[in-house]
Amino acid sequence: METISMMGSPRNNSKAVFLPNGMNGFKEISKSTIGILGSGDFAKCLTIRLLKCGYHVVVGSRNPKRAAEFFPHVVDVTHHEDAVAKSNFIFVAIHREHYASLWDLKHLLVGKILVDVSNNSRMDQYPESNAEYLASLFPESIVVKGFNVISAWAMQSGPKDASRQVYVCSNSVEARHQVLEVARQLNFIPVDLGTLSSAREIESIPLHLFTLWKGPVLAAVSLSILFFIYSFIRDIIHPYIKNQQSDFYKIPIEIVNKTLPVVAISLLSLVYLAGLLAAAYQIFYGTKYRRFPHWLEGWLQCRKQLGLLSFFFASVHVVYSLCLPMRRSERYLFLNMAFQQVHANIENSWNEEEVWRVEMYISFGIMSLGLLSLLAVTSIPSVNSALNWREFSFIQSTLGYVALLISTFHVLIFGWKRAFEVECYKFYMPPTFVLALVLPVTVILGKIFLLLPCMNRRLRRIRRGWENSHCREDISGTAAQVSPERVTIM
Ligand SMILES: NC(=O)C1=CN([C@@H]2O[C@H](COP(=O)(O)OP(=O)(O)OC[C@H]3O[C@@H](n4cnc5c(N)ncnc54)[C@H](OP(=O)(O)O)[C@@H]3O)[C@@H](O)[C@H]2O)C=CC1
Ligand SMILES: [Cu+2]
Repeated sequence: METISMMGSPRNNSKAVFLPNGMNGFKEISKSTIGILGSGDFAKCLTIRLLKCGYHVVVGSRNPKRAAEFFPHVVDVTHHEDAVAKSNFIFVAIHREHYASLWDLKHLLVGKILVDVSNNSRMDQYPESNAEYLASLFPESIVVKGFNVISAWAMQSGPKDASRQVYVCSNSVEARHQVLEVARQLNFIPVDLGTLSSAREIESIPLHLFTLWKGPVLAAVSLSILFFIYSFIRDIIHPYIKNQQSDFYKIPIEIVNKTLPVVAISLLSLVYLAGLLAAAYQIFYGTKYRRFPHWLEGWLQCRKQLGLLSFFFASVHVVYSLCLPMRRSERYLFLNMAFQQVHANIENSWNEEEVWRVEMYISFGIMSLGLLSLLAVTSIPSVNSALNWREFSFIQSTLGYVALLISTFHVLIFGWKRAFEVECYKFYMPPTFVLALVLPVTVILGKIFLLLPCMNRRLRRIRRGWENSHCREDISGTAAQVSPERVTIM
């Protein structure tokens, strides 16, 4: 079966034999023939998948002779009328703009299932969804929306290494179930989205471009720029102006490596700050049946992305830190220091306090990276689904806070000595690590506040719906609201 290749494989090259793979269970469709209108990329790839899964396929084309060249020989490539007559289950694999050209087939399509797989090139391109448009053209057929989120490539390569969910909707429950079953047989994960009014939503899915990533990426980029400029001014420009000391060599590694952990810890704090704000909101209004403001809802929904970005920044910080001793500047500084020590006749420069500080600093750094990796791994859907709700919440919430606490110690230990060095400019430009601690310390204090017995009890009552449940009227769709209890970075 693996010899079947797609996208322009000429008919004669296809020596594969297509055998029904002994499918159990769903007899109705596996025995019948599936029709496909159109012979483009999607039609070809869909045909291959259907054949691999044991279906018989008939393809309808305006020019069957030419189209047949591109399909395996077992496929019946014929005229539209013929294809429609041979099948009760038809994929419409042509673009919406050409739907009207199927008008002549109207009488042949009565009572048949038409699966609309089409996509648009931009959001809100047409007043109604493509599926609803198709249904309006053929009111006596049963239109089902589905498979549009699967690219031709994913259809061909199989769901192993591509996205697996197929969203399906239709006004006919029966037809919907048949399409769900075909999706299942093709090894996809069907998701039933109800009536045809969901078609618009399904059609918008492939048009999203990193929707949930925009905010977190913007936050990460802004924080990076902010902290980079700050460290640059403070650690390079200021000494240069004040003492004519040229430290510009620090820009590529030291300043970057100062920015990375600050951004990582700030992003991790933002993950948990959203949950805290949601809790504060609920406590303030005394109910969970009240919608969060839009900005908070958006923030809650992109916590996984914030967490993953934090993990990314922390990992890059680790690589940078490991490479610090490789620098030439480091070697010169080391040699100079050794020389000065010899010059000053100091035999042993061991500083117990310094030693402990750095040992602790590195240890906390490794621990926080370990915990962040754990949070990132458990956010992978396949790992995530192997955990029950309590395990998931323990890792994402409890261990997440532990990770934040340990990273805070890591940053604090790194800078605590400098915190006591008093120089006048340090009052109006505190060291970068002090700014790095603003968000995590706020979050940790906020969490401690919520853990106070009186607050904790109040929040629990609210979340169980015991308090002010008369406010239920103003929820309208609270189910869609992200539970702030689910403090996740997945
Ligand atoms: N390609 C992809 O990755 C995906 C595509 N889709 C959807 O699948 C549908 C087909 O896409 P794709 O295969 O890529 O498109 P193609 O342009 O490759 O193929 C479209 C097919 O439609 C038929 N066609 C073209 N013009 C007309 C017309 N005027 N009247 C009737 N039939 C016509 C042609 O078949 P013939 O000449 O044999 O009649 C043509 O092969 C689209 O709605 C698309 O949005 C959905 C998900 C992914
Ligand atoms: Cu560090």
